Formats: sequence, C-alpha cells, structure tokens
Amino acid sequence: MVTQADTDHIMKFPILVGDIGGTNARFAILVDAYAEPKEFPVLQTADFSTIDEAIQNAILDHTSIQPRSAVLAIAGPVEGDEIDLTNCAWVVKPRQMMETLGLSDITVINDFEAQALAVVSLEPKHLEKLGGGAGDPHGSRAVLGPGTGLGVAGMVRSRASWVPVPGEGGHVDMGPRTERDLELFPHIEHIDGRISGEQLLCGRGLQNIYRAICKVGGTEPALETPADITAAGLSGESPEAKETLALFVTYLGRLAGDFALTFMARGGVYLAGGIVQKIVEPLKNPAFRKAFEDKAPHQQILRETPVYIITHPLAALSGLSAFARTPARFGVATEGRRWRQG
Ligand SMILES: Nc1ncnc2c1ncn2[C@@H]1O[C@H](COP(=O)(O)OP(=O)(O)OP(=O)(O)O)[C@@H](O)[C@H]1O
Repeated sequence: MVTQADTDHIMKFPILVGDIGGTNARFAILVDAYAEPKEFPVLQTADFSTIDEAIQNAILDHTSIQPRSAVLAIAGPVEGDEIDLTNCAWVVKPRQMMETLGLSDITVINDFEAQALAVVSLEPKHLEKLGGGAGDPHGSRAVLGPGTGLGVAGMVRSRASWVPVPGEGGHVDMGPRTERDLELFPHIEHIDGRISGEQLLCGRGLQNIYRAICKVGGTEPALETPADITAAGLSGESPEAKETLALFVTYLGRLAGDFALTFMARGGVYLAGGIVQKIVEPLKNPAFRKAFEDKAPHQQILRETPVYIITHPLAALSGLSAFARTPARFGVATEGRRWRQG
C-alpha cells in the first residue's frame, strides 16, 4: 500500500541520476521505473567550468528526453543551497539548476551513500568475492572506495528498509603495524602531523607509498601517476611499484577490517571505485585477507565476513537508480537535501 509518506518520496520521471567524483562524472536518465537507464559517456569534471554546463552540453544536448527530477551524488558533505565538491572546482546550486536546466525536483546525496545504495542493488555478476563466509543477507555492510579520495559508508537495515550511513571514515588515523611500516611511515606525507587513511588509500596514496619506498631504498622515483605505478607494479617491471601495490592491498585490508568491526558488517565489506577494479589480482593475494582478519580478539568474526570487489563500472549510478525507482525501500533522509518547485 502506498502511504502519504511514500508518495512524498516519489520523484517524477524522467529522472536524471548523476555520480560526481573528484575526477569523473557519470550520468544516466531513467525514463520510467522499468526501462533500462539511458547512459551517457563518462565525463571529466576538469573539462567543464560548472556542473550546469556539463549537464547541458554533455547530456541534455544529446537527447530529446527532458528530465523532470534529478538525484545527484557528490563527493563531500551536502550542506546549504550552494554545495562545494571536495577535490573538484564545481559548486552545486540546486535552485539555479532548476532555472537553467528545467528541473522541478532535485535531491543531492553523498557519493558514498550512493555506493551504499548500490551494494544492496547490484546483481552477483557485478561482484567479485574475496573470501569469507556466505554473509547475512540482512546484515549491515560497509563500503570503502579508494578513488581521488577515500570514501567510506555503512549500510544498515532498520524496519525493513536499508539506511545508508555516510561519514568521513577515509580520514581516520592509520598507524604502523610492521617493521617495514615503521621504516616507511616517517617518509609518508603527513596531514597536520598525522597519517590518515586518505594519505595511503587513494590515487595520491599510491604515489605517497611509492615515494616513501624509493626514499628508504635510496632510489630515484621514476614513476609519476597512480596509473603508472599500478601498471609497473602489475607487470613487475619496478620492484618499488610492486611493493607499493602489495602494501596498498595490505593497508586496504587493515582498514576494511576496522570498518567491518565498526559496522559489525555481517553482510560483507564492499570495495568500490576505479582503483580496486584495476588491481583485482593483487587483491586476491592472501595478504589482503590476512590483514583484514588480523583483528584480535575478533579474528573469527572477520574470517566469516565476506569481502566483495564491486566490478560494475557505474555502481553508484545503479544505486541511485534503485533509490529513484523505489525510494520507500531505502531510509534516505532528504531533509535539507531536496529542492522542489511548487
Ligand atoms: N590504473 C590506475 N591505477 C591506479 N590509480 C588510478 C588508475 N587510473 C586512475 N587512477 C587514479 O584513480 C583516481 C580516480 O578514481 P576514480 O576513477 O574512482 O574517480 P572518482 O570517482 O573521480 O574519485 P572520487 O569519487 O574519489 O573523487 C585518481 O587519483 C587517478 O589518478
């Protein structure tokens, strides 16, 4: 039965869904609740000075469908009528977007809430399992996504609906654990005197680990970009890059285990974002699960907890689409994050 509260959630189709990261932005249009989303090529945020210009030039100018509503996921906290994006120069101004883009209903959520929505929406073919038990289908989940930054969210079940729990978990402290860490950590770039998850587990983190390894080994860092480092690490042509990948995987396992405990994620921990999709083979190395399960006194809980790599290239869009189609299935708070005309 559709209740008053449910109808209030409902958005009018066609609905534009958008996942805006620090580097890439991905969009699709849902024509109705059943049709497959109409997807558009991934665009680079740096190629457009504003989000309005990007949506107009790269989306609306290429279709005759005029969206009436939009659900956008952005990297950063959603506060006020002018929302700054972390790691990107765009500012989302929903009231202005209504005027310029002809939308009448805009909801803005955090990009890792969208990833959390995806973990209960994706089909098994879009997940690659990295050990652990079967997982409780109604159990809480945690999502970690190394990208331009490090996003973290939880997904908890309450009164038959799924509630995404966004936060700033990428900024928790990371401490040294092994002799090798003790050698390298003094050379990892600090932020205000500390090493946070995001100093190690994102594109910049790969560079940070690689440079520390070169420094301690007395070699000149020859590789520049995160993509160069993973390529040279995967091929084995650079021993420093190979170790960088091994440590990245270990640190990700460590932090994933911490969030599994924080959320008691018996439904599993999900690894999202562009970087993990490029390093599937190193993640299958036993070092990942070893670090994930190394959580005395709770090793047994971690041993049973499944970990999945999300392999869907547009996972957040699929989460946003599930929410746009069936908002009542999810406990997404829209107070202060939804703008409507009339
Ligand atoms: N092959 C690769 N190996 C490792 N890192 C890569 C590779 N290709 C791109 N990157 C890095 O991945 C990061 C972008 O991640 P992603 O594709 O998940 O983008 P994003 O959604 O914009 O990120 P975010 O949502 O965190 O802002 C950049 O730091 C980039 O340098």
